Parts: sequence; C-alpha cells; structure tokens
Amino acid sequence: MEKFILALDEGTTSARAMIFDKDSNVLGSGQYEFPQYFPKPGWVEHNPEEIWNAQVVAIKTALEKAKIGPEKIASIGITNQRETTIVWDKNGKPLYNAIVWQCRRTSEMVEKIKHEYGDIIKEKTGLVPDAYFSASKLKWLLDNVPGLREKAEKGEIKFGTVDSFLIYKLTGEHVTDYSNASRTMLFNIKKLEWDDELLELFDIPQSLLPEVKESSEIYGYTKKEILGREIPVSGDAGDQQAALFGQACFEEGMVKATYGTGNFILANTGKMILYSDNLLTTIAWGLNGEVNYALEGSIFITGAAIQWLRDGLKIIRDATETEELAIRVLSNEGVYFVPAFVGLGAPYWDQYARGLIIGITRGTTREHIARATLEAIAYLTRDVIEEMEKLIQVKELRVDGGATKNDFLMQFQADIINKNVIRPVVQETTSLGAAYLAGLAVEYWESLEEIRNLWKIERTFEPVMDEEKRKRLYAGWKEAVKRALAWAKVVEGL
Ligand SMILES: Nc1ncnc2c1ncn2[C@@H]1O[C@H](COP(=O)(O)OP(=O)(O)O)[C@@H](O)[C@H]1O
Ligand SMILES: O=P(O)(O)OC[C@H](O)CO
Repeated sequence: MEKFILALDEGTTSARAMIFDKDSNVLGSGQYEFPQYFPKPGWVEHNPEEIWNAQVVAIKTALEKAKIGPEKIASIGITNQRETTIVWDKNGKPLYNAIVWQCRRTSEMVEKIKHEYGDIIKEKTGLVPDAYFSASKLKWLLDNVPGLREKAEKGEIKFGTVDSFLIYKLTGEHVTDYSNASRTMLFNIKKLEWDDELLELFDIPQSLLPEVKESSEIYGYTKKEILGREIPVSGDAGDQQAALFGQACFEEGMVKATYGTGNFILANTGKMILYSDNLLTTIAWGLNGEVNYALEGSIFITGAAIQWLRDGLKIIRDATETEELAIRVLSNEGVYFVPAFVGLGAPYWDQYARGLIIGITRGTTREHIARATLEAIAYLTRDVIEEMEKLIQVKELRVDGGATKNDFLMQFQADIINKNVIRPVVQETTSLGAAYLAGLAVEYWESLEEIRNLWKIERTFEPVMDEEKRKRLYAGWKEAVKRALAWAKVVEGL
C-alpha cells in the first residue's frame, strides 16, 4: 500500500496540514485561521484550544482533499510558530492563553536583565536577550496567573512551545526538539541541556520542562480517538528551521529566506557555533546523533507591511497588486518606508524604533508607497545578509514564503544583494521540511541525498543593477533607518 507523510504547520495566524508523497508532491491540504487576541497595546495571545481545534480540522480537510484515510499516513511531522509559550495540565488543558512570540509584555523585564546578564545569555543560548523568546513569557505566567507557581512547584503543570503542546495533545508525551528548545532562552546550545543558571535567573522549576529530543525520531503515537489509529509522530522543528531543511540547505554556508508576515533568514553553519553581535545563533536541527547550528536574522515585519497597505491605508485591494503598482514608476523617487511597527529585530534590535515613510513630495503616489514597501523588504533582508557575511560567505539565496510570488520583489532582492535569488518549484518548504524530518525517522525517505535530489529550481533571479545605483539606493535606506531608530523614546521624552 502506498503511504504518505502528514505535516502539521502551526503558524502565527493559521494551522495548516499537508499531505506529501515520496516525490514531495502535495496530495491535499487544509488551512484554518484562529483568532488573535490583543488584550492590551503590544500584547498578543492565542487560545491553545483554538489552535488545537484548527489543527484537527485542517488534518481532516487535508485527508478529505487527498481522498485518503489515516491508515495511509506513514508518520506525522510537526512544525510551528516558535517561542510562543503555553502551560497546560496533565490532561492537556491549557491554564492560560498562549503568549505569542510577538507579544511585548515582558520588554521591561528583559531590559533590566539585559545589562547584567546579556553576555551570559548570549554565550549560553546564542540569543540576543529580548521579549521575543519564551523565558520571560514563562516567568510572567508563573508570576501573574493566580495559583500557577504553586502548581508548578508541585510538578502539576507542563510548559512547552506550540510543537510540544501539539505533540502532548496527539500522543501524551511531553517533549520538544533541539530547534524549538533553542528559542526559549533557557537552553544551553553547547551543552545541549536546560541551563540551571538561566532557570534560576528566570525562577523556573525544572519539573515544567519538556524532554528535548532530536528533530527526527519517534516521539510517540497518536491516541486512537483522534484519527482512529495510532500513527507515529516522528518529526519536530521550528518553522524557520524546518524551511531551511525543506530547502535542502544541508551544507555549511547555504542560506534561505522565508518571506511571510516577517522575514527569517537562516544560514546553515554546520557544527560551528558562530556568534554575531546582531544575529541569533540557533540550533537548526538534531539528526542522527548530531546537532546542526545556524545563524539567524529575524525581521519582524515584512509581509505584514503589505497587509497594512491593504487593511490600514487601504491603498491596495490585495497583496499581488503591489507588483503592478511598483513597476508603474521607474524608481522610488526618494521615498523610503521603514516598517518598524513593533520596533526593529535583526540586525538593529531596537524595541523603540517606529515606522516611517520619508521623502514624500506633492508628487508622491500610492505607486511610490507600494514600491517603497517592497523595496524595504529587500533592504531589510540585505541588512541581515551583510551581518552574516562578516562570518560566512553567502553565495546565493534560496527563497520561499507568500511574498516570493512577487517577481518585482525577487528581482529587486537579487539586485540589492548582488547575488542570485533562487525560487524552488515546491514553495511549501516549511511543511515539506517537517515532512522530511518525520519521513527520515520511519525510513520513508532513506537519506539526505535522496531529499537533496527532490529540490528543484523554478526560477533564478540574477542581479542586473549597476554597482553605483545599488550603493546609492542602499545608502538612502540606511539614512532612513537612522531616522526611525529610538522614535518611541524620543516622543515619550517630549
Ligand atoms: N504577491 C505578493 N507580493 C507581496 N507580498 C505578498 C504577496 N503575496 C503575499 N504577500 C505577503 O505574504 C504574507 C503571507 O505569506 P505566508 O507565507 O502565507 O505568511 P505567514 O506564514 O507568515 O502567515 C502576507 O503578509 C502577504 O502580505
Ligand atoms: O508563523 P510564522 O511563519 O510567521 O513564523 C513565526 C516565527 O517562527 C517566529 O519566530
């Protein structure tokens, strides 16, 4: 009987399920959005039960679309929005809403810790201390949800990122993988264990923590009541690391960029733990008894700026319209847009930066604004690649995610980094990465070599811009960014 792999991609706004065959074709998929909660300015939450329900419906839809039953699923791989923090009890009942990676409620807490412990945190976890990661979110929950700390001390509750929560719901096992653990700011990426000193710093009892496993091994089997069968769950990786795997970036120096709500650029650094002041060092995956590291530049707002043109400014009907608008003008004519809506992530790490559109004249039109938004995505990506190039050589960029459909953006990206930008045939690289990890563990796929051969180029964008123009445009961008930095503090002090 021919079998397939089911990948669950639990993202920030929706839960997806995709079914792949051996040649990495998609047989069927399902996708369900769940509500976003913003209880206070800067706070972002999800209801974990709503995530779970969306995920289950997505699985059922994917099976229906693929016209197959669960008996045809060889194994399941999980990939997820990272850092988002959930606590639940032994019955799998969440004890509070999930605190989402974008949530800024613990900014001040981290700001205080940063001065004294910044270097230690970087050394142990590879991360630039920020409210982005799970540690401060978990501390907030233990300190603010009535009764939670007492329960934690009695060993009655469990913490995990979304992968861990889903695996618990599916199988009853409390585990996570190296790639997700490395985003908590509690995991020592050299010793490959939860770090006692950091647990003490954030006042977190050891008993809450999931066991950390490789990204490709059998964690458990689905409970019969969910899909009517016991199916192995055998792949787990954070969504950006899964995309690196799905892009077959298996060798040192290979780089991928995912263009979604934000952009996440990861470079495989193999066995090397490279430290950069302005990038994150993270675990890409654990496989066959070894851990593979990566450098990461996380840009918080890219595609979300396009959504803002649509929903906030209402100057476009849908995201694809940005392309026809952008090519109607010959250049940005001096207009730059820095989409620092929630501060700036890599490589600036300024929580107080705010968005700006600069260079506006009486002649500025929505065409210029649309173009400046797309260009900003490319400039932000170059900012990260420049940082990477201080440590490694970047030859070319493999791309995926919603905005890579935009040919203007892809060409401008190639021009502005002066490197080839390569778009693969299969764009579902995040889900595909999770599927590969799951499939390798049950010998559905035999080797990395086999997977490497499945990766195919759809189109290569080659740089054509002259050096003088590239320099001039990028210099303008750097000037615009300078003016956006620290803005929230500036206006607060007036
Ligand atoms: N043709 C396009 N041009 C520019 N941006 C686009 C285009 N199509 C989609 N996007 C942007 O890509 C994002 C969706 O990508 P997706 O990979 O689905 O993101 P996520 O997984 O983060 O939700 C949206 O923010 C949208 O604005
Ligand atoms: O859900 P996405 O695709 O926007 O990814 C979110 C990242 O994992 C956050 O670190």
